[in-house]
Amino acid sequence: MTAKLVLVGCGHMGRAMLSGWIGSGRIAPTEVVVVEPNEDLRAKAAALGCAAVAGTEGLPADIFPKIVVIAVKPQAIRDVLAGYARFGNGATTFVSIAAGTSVATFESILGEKTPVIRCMPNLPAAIGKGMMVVFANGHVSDKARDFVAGLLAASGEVASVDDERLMDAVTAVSGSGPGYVFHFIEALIAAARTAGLPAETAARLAVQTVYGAATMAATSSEEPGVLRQQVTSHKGTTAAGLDVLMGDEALTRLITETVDAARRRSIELGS
Ligand SMILES: NC(=O)C1=CN([C@@H]2O[C@H](COP(=O)(O)OP(=O)(O)OC[C@H]3O[C@@H](n4cnc5c(N)ncnc54)[C@H](OP(=O)(O)O)[C@@H]3O)[C@@H](O)[C@H]2O)C=CC1
Ligand SMILES: O=C(O)[C@@H]1CCC=N1
Repeated sequence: MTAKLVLVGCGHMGRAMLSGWIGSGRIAPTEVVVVEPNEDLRAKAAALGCAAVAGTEGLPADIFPKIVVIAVKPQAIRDVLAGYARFGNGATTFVSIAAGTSVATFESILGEKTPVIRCMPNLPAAIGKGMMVVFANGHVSDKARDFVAGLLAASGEVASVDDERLMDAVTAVSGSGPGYVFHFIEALIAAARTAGLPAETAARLAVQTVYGAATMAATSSEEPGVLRQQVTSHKGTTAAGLDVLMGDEALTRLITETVDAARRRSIELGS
């Protein structure tokens, strides 16, 4: 069978990436088979033009995929992987987006010569603005690495790390990061409401402010700290606000604790 890619799990992140791959034309939907127990999610995969089956028993007996992407929860990985062991130790490259789960776990279940790429994406991959960070084991061929890098580039920016242990920090920063930013937006909306703005205006101001500032930080040649200073008039309103956020390094300490908690959870999920 000619399927190039099997996507295992088509939930939030799996579907976000799948739509990017197909939308960019980097892979044809007819080259993808999705394995997903949830009927509604299978229907969404089918709407993209992919074959969708409920479990491994639905895969064609003669299928020999180039790539198997594992996009299930870390807690389910060990059980799920057993069903794909027949593709291990061979020409199929496994790509895992699961938090915490190490290459060694994949090798122990699929065979120690199995090509494995860990990738930590983030949710903005759904709109082509993701941050994907990869770590590959020594069995991944240059050809497979290039093919996967091309697929991932459809979802946003791609970076790599040489030390797998850094994937826990990556997960805590860019993998979980959109969650922190969404909460910051929620908090800014709540504060805007407290300051008297109507709900719709509060939401519009908060979202556009974060969007505009993030776009400026991404495109400006200036460091974020310099941009911050450009907003901050001497003895003005921003200075008054930043005294609260930056006093005693309040926000830096909170974000450092936040990232550390997520990093420690990533380590736990992998053990
Ligand atoms: N959400 C995010 O922003 C990010 C998530 N990740 C990683 O992506 C992975 C998936 O997370 P997320 O998409 O949020 O989770 P979801 O729960 O949304 O998606 C996982 C999907 O896998 C399905 N599934 C369960 N068992 C199997 C199986 N045996 N075969 C095929 N599919 C199965 C689940 O179905 P059911 O619900 O019926 O069990 C579910 O639809 C996780 O490992 C997470 O660490 C990484 C970066 C960011
Ligand atoms: O919350 C999680 O565990 C996953 C991994 C990174 C983002 N979501």
